[in-house]
Amino acid sequence: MTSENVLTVTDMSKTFGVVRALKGVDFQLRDGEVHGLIGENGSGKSTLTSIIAGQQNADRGQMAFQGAPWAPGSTNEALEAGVGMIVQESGTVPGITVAENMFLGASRRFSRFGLVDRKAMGLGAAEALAAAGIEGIEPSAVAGSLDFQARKLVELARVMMHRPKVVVIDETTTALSQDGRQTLYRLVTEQKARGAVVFISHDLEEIMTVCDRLTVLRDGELIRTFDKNEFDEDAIRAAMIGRNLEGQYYREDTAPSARPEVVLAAERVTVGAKVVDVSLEVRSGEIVGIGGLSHSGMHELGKALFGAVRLDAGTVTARGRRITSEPQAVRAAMGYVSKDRDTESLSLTASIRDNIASAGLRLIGRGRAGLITSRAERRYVQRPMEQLAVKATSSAQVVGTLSGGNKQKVVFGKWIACGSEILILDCPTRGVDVGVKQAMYQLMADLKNEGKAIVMVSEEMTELMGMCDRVLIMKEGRVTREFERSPELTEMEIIQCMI
Ligand SMILES: Nc1ncnc2c1ncn2[C@@H]1O[C@H](COP(=O)(O)OP(=O)(O)OP(=O)(O)O)[C@@H](O)[C@H]1O
Repeated sequence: MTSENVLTVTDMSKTFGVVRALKGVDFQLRDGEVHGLIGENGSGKSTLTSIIAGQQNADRGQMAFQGAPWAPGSTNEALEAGVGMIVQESGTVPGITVAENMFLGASRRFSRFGLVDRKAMGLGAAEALAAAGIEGIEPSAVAGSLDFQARKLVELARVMMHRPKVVVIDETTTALSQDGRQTLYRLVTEQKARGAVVFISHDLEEIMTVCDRLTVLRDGELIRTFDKNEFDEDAIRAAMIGRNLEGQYYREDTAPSARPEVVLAAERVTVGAKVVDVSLEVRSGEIVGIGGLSHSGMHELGKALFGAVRLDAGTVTARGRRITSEPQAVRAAMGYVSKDRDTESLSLTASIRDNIASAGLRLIGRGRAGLITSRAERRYVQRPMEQLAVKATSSAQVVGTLSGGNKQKVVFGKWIACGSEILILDCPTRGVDVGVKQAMYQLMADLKNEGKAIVMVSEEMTELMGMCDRVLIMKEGRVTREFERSPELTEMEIIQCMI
């Protein structure tokens, strides 16, 4: 590895209203390295990298890329010049095809007599996908019809196609399942040979394995950069949160437990070829985990349980009611956290307060005219915001301007606040930092103890093992295995029956 800097950031600051997202950050990226960025939700990681990749401008500071001043005007301009970014949320445009997404802003390349040669564009996209080792995605498919993982892979292929010198990967691993992760790691290794990678993750173990150096941000300040030989979990964690994390991470009890009453039942549920003939029962006070590879059908099963997709066969019953639509699910006191939070779980242009209150309008105290008073609404929203430590200027902040992890807290808070009896959580801890993860697990354990039922769909084997009474494994649309909670259960045992 050469130690030459390929990109430098000097004295960078960025403010949003009263929020100082970056405070005088100096950052150096060396050629040939994978440089990790870690820090609590809202510590400034995405702000720093989005400025590097041309998505927005800094208020103050300079950058240099390959020895020349660097001030890209847009992400496309940055990508053309050699700096690409995979964003934390969906980075594809839903209404157009995979091929059009891949050549967004570059369709001129396929222009013949003023028309776009779609066939050539499709071939170009297929080639780029194949070069990135990504299989099973049709260039002609509309991006919005693909699942979250497939859209992330399209984004990866799009960036890699430009053979950039620097690639920023913002909290992408948790959007991918085991198979997608292998593709990501392979591309990171290839990129390292060609240039450098900035790798954002909340998973300390992952970041310590993947990265050569690691920088910790806290409250917009660069706290410390660790060389590989200085990597030490406790020291990194202490730099991140300014204190040591204490207490239990997952549930403390090691045996399965639940109350006798079945509150959610799926009977022979089929959704196309994605979910095939699945039956399951969830009891009061039980956490049931669902694991599998990305195309196993686990995400669709979560949606089916919440009435969010039409069933081709079978029934879902929650607390004695048949569930065939989302409003029915909500009336049966169900809540659903989607993996794709930006499009399915949140209203990005509305405030935190409106988002959290939206599921609980019937519970909020009303004034004399029968209208919800803003005081009652504020009180209703305050509790989950505090419980989950949502980092925001106030509950009036627009959700679209929150950091990724804080958006996730808002979705979780919305369903907790309205007293959901049954929660369907699809990757609930995606993008949240370790401290908040611990708080979410504690909340889940408390909800279980209060007799609520939880279904947790997750790509993280450790959280499935750590939190669930039972874990069901799905493969090709069917539940193929069930594991009971046990301290002897190993990650390998579960993964082996997924593939
Ligand atoms: N467009 C914006 N308007 C207002 N505030 C913003 C905007 N973008 C970011 N912020 C604020 O800047 C701070 C830093 O956010 P940033 O997204 O950089 O954090 P992060 O470290 O990437 O967090 P996460 O791990 O949750 O993704 C947060 O307090 C966030 O709410």
